[in-house]
Amino acid sequence: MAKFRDIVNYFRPHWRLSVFSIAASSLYEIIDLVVPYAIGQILNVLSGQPLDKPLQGAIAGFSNITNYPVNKPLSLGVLLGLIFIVTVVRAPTQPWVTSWFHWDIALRARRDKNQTAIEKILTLPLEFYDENNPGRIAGRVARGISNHTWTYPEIAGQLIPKLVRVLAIFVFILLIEWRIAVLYLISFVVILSLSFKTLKRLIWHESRLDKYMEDTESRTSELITNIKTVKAFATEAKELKRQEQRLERELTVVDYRIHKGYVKLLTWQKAVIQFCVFAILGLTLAATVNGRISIGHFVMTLTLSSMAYAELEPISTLAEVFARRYSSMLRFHEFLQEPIGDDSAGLLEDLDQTEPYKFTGKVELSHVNFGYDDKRQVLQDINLLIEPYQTVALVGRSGSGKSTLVKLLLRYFEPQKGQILMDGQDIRTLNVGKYRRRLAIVHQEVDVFNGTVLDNLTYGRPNATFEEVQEACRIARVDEVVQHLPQGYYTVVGERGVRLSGGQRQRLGIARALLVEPDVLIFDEATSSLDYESERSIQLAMRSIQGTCTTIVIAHRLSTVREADKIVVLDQGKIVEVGSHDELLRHEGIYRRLHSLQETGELLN
Ligand SMILES: Nc1ncnc2c1ncn2[C@@H]1O[C@H](COP(=O)(O)OP(=O)(O)OP(=O)(O)O)[C@@H](O)[C@H]1O
Repeated sequence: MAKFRDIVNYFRPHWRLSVFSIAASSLYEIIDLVVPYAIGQILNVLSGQPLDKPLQGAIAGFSNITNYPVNKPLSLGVLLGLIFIVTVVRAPTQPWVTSWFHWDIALRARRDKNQTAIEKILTLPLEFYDENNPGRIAGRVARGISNHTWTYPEIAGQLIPKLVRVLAIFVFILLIEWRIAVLYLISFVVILSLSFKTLKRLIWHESRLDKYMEDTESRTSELITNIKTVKAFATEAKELKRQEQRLERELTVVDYRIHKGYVKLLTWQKAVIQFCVFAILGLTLAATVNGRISIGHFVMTLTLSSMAYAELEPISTLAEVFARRYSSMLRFHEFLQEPIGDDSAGLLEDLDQTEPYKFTGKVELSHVNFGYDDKRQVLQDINLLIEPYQTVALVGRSGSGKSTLVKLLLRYFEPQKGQILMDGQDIRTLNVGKYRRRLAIVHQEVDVFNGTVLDNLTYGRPNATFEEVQEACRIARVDEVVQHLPQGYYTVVGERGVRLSGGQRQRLGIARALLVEPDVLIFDEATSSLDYESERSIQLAMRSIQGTCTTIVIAHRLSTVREADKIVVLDQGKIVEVGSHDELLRHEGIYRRLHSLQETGELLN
């Protein structure tokens, strides 16, 4: 659970500068009070009343230095000089000593935390992405960081210095007349504590609103990702209505609960403040009439207390803005606190500086059990030995656990029981990044990054030579695709470039995988979305790879796996058959049934 402390810690690396700039801003707020004080003293000079003792001392000192007699003009001159320093001389220095640092800290923290968020995104386990869609994650990060950035200068540069000013005014008034100071203190404590109570309730509504907003954003992002399905089913109106309902729900909370709450808060605050100003006026007037304070102190007390009460509104607005942002800032910290896998930290090491692993490609799964949750075992007691350079096919009905087995091999998840060995070493004991670099996978859906074809091909091995790229492209038949692209290998593809077809992307994925010269190459239904001709060419590519590294092929189309050294049939998370194509056909089992179904198109039970 994220806490207020996490928001403070966000700026911790800059604490020295932060303390300095907050202290400087607060000092400027106090220095400002010299003006009404000096005006009060000018009134005393003009009305023939004595100046305050410290000021009398200062004027006498000044008279000694300048040899100028202590009289009205000297006193007025010193007071005017004081006002000049506080207003005219101070003005150009303030922005540099205060605003500059407040924004400097906020902007540096933004850069650092963006980096932390990216590190988090790169190291979070896959399960997190199964449960949270990109819109939700991106929204949470963007809103969290921008709210921290805006909040810091407001709190450090305004809220805290303003509170210090209010406190300083209290001290000034206390020195003049304690009875007025007591009324002043009570009114502030009452107003601030009641406001705080209301804000706490509003923060609760804000956190509800934040959750609702995330839901809306998440759905909008899904709509963008799945727009083809939305269009195909013509559900635009339905989706719009659903989003309208969500937006309406947000409006109800933000308008009737939150906004109305703030307006109510302001209403009673204003009423109480005006009442207090009036009470202070009465008390100060009484003190002046009774001769307890001078005219100068009368004017000064009224001016200072009005200044303090005038600060209550901006203080309240700043607190309100902070409250509005509070829950989204906490949600950002909750995101940063999401647990990463035990081994994920190693993923950010610069692996290019370390000696890479090299395996023969012997893979052994021993009594492996796995479930995504406690309720259901997806893989049960899997025992499988894959010898170096063998080609092994994983087949079975949909949902039988083929992809899960590969995910365990890639260490996206860890088995709850049993172990997976690579060349006899438990893969959990290996550096995860270095280990994964020796494996390559071609998914059914190949990700294409925005960039040139060449950038995409060399994604896993940026220093590959052009000849190596061409060779991989020849094997994967990408060369045929590249020939027809306007700038060949330098054609921009992806988001802002040429759109590649599913089959073209798959070939690109295969060439990309081949380029890293993996010890274990995995095809996850890599040929399933290809036309017959492309499938044949991929099969030929696979045949030419066969024997050069350990190859694991997940396939629905059994024609792709005919030539595998070993076919492993999975059913409901268990290995039920193992053998070559011919051996399995001789056996009256699932493989034979699947095979005859695909050959004849007949449905067998
Ligand atoms: N991230 C996940 N969280 C929870 N359950 C999952 C997850 N991924 C897969 N499953 C479940 O695990 C079981 C095995 O899924 P898996 O994807 O491994 O099967 P498969 O044999 O590869 O299926 P297909 O051939 O359809 O791709 C399925 O019942 C599926 O619902």
